[in-house]
Amino acid sequence: MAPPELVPTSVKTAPFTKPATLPRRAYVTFLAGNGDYVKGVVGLAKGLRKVKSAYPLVVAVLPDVPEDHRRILESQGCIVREIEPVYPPENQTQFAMAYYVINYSKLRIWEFVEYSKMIYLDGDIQVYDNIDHLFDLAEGNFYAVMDCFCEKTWSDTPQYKVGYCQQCPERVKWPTAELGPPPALYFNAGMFVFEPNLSTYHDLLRTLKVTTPTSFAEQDFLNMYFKNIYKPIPLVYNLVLAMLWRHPENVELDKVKVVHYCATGSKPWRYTGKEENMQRDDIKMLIKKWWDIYNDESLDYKKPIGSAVGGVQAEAVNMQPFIDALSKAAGRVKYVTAPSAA
Ligand SMILES: O=c1ccn([C@@H]2O[C@H](COP(=O)(O)OP(=O)(O)O)[C@@H](O)[C@H]2O)c(=O)[nH]1
Ligand SMILES: OC[C@H]1O[C@H](O[C@@H]2[C@@H](O)[C@H](O)[C@@H](O)[C@H](O)[C@@H]2O)[C@H](O)[C@@H](O)[C@H]1O
Ligand SMILES: [Mn+2]
Repeated sequence: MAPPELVPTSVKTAPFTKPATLPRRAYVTFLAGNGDYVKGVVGLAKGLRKVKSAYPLVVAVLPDVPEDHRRILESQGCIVREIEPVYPPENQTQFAMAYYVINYSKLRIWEFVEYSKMIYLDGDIQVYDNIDHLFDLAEGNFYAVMDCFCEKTWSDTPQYKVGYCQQCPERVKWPTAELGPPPALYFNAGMFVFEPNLSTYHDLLRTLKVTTPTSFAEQDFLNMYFKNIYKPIPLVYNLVLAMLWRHPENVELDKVKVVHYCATGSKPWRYTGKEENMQRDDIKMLIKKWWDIYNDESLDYKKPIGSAVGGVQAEAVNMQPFIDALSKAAGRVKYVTAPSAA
């Protein structure tokens, strides 16, 4: 659990009281390709509904997301917005994962200025407790949870080579004599609270053009760009699964609100249990927890009667009993039909 001084004072604990007209806020995620990440986004949409979030989920989709996947997301109450890809400058970088190159496209969400504040969530994240209160965090900052440097995916970095991790800075001290000051606090870019803003958006793209890509792609870039306004928030808002075996002393699993299925082999919709750490009881429990929501039909979106697009969900009245009664009486009732056009 992050030390109290890291918890922003403005994180309200009072129950969220819904104002008459909701301020322009939304959750946003990112979807690329025609593969199975769409399942992650459907799960996320249902999870946010289960915790009764007051705000919609916007899905920024790349052009390669097929129509049928977009329809599925709209049928789950998502607001689907197509974005153009963003590519890093020509480079010889070995990304930690080759597909990370498409993750720069996340930067497009700074253009969604119809919203005053947004919470970005990766498609491989699930929300198990309401986190709407994060929208009340003070303006002008960038909020996210600190990452961990201990997984093999970090093996090319100086932190990993000296065995340093910001999650336990006392275990192996940063060798300032040899390497200078320790790295700035570094966040995981699978979840963050931000304010869309056109000048920030254009500056992000301008800066990207002159920034050499590094192994964690847009995550490294966002950490560099927002370094001066980054404010860490507690780990309960983005449990990077590796924390369970790398820093169990920092994790109180029953208090975790948001789980990030980013460890190798932990994407629930692809889970086989074969990879390292995937046979742990806590991992199996979290995988089941994800599937319980994904398979729960009561969490499917029920389009409010008369509404055109996804929004705050109203329980649609179940018309079946009326239709059954009407069909029973059908024999005695002559339906009034509209006069034929002819
Ligand atoms: O083929 C892909 C790969 C990634 N993503 C999106 O990009 C995010 C970041 O990728 P990922 O979560 O796999 O990275 P990790 O957090 O595991 O490093 C995903 O959560 C998805 O929202 C996607 O839609 N399709
Ligand atoms: O494109 C870079 C990605 O970098 C991050 O994932 C990493 C990071 O969490 C490491 O710390 C873990 O070791 C690793 O497993 C995991 O994939 C973000 O979650 C993702 O949204 C995206 O920004
Ligand atoms: Mn992720």
